[in-house]
Amino acid sequence: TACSSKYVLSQMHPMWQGPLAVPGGDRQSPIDIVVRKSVFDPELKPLVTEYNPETCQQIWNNGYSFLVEYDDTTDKSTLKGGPLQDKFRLCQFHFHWGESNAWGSEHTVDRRLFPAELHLVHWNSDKYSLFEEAVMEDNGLAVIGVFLKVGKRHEGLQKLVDALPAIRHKDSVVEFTRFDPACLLPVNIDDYWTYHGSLTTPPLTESVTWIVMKQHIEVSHDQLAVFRSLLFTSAEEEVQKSMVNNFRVQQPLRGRTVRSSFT
Ligand SMILES: COc1ccc(C[C@H]2SC(=O)NC2=O)c(OC)c1
Ligand SMILES: [Zn+2]
Repeated sequence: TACSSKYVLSQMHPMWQGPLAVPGGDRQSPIDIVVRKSVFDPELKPLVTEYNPETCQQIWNNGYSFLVEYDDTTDKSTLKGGPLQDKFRLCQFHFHWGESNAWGSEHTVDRRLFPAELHLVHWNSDKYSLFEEAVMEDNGLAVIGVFLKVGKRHEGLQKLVDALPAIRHKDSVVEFTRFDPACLLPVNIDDYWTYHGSLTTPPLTESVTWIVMKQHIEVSHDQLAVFRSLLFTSAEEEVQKSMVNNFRVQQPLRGRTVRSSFT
C-alpha cells in the first residue's frame, strides 16, 4: 500500500538523526515527555480504535524497520476520538528497538528509555484521499506510540515474531494476514500524552499528531532478540548489518505543549 512509501534511508550512521535543519523544523519528533510539564486537557476524549484483522496484508523489511501493512483503500481499520477531530485510517505499524534492553525507544518519559517502541500509523481519510497527500499536511497523520518493556512473553506478538526469519533481509516481504493490531495495545488506552510532531525518519515532515500511551506492553527477552536478528542489509550485500538502534534521538521541544488525557 502507499503508506509503506518506498522512502530511501541512509541507515549507515543516519546523518539525519540529529536536529536536522528541516524547513521550519520547530515540531520535530521524537521528544522527551517531561511528565510534570505536561498539561491535563479535560477536553481530550477516549481513543476509539476499530481495527479489522481482515485488512492485514503483508509484513516486510524496508531496510530500517519491519512494517505490517494494512489495506487502507477503505475505512475498515480506523482510529478516531482522543485529540483527533477526524477519522484516520490504519495503514501500517512498525517498531524501533536497541541492540540492548537498555535503550531503543524514540520517545522518552522523564528521560527514561524503553527497550523498544511500537508505532501504529494512521492517515486522515476525512480530509485526504491518499496517504501521500496526508503525509504532507499538518493534520495528515496520527501515530500511536506504545512503549515495550522486557517481561512476560506477549502471546499476540508471537505470530509476528514467527514471521520475522522469512524477512531477515532488506526488501524481503511475506504475506501476513488476519492480525489484529489491537492485541498490541496496552489494557488502558485512555491514559496518553499527545503533541504535534513529525515523522521520525526522512522526509521528517511535520504532519503527525502523536498519541503516546502511558501504559507499556510487555514482551519477552527472546521475542525482542528475534527483532535484533533482522538485517539492515539486502541478501546481495557482502557485509551484513544487524537491524538494531533504528531510532532517532530526541528533538528540541521548541515551546510545544504536551497535553495529557489524565491527571
Ligand atoms: C513518507 O512517509 C513516511 C516516511 C517514513 C515513515 C516512518 C517513520 S514515521 C514514524 O513514526 N516512524 C518512522 O519510522 C512513515 O511512517 C508514517 C511515513
Ligand atoms: Zn516509527
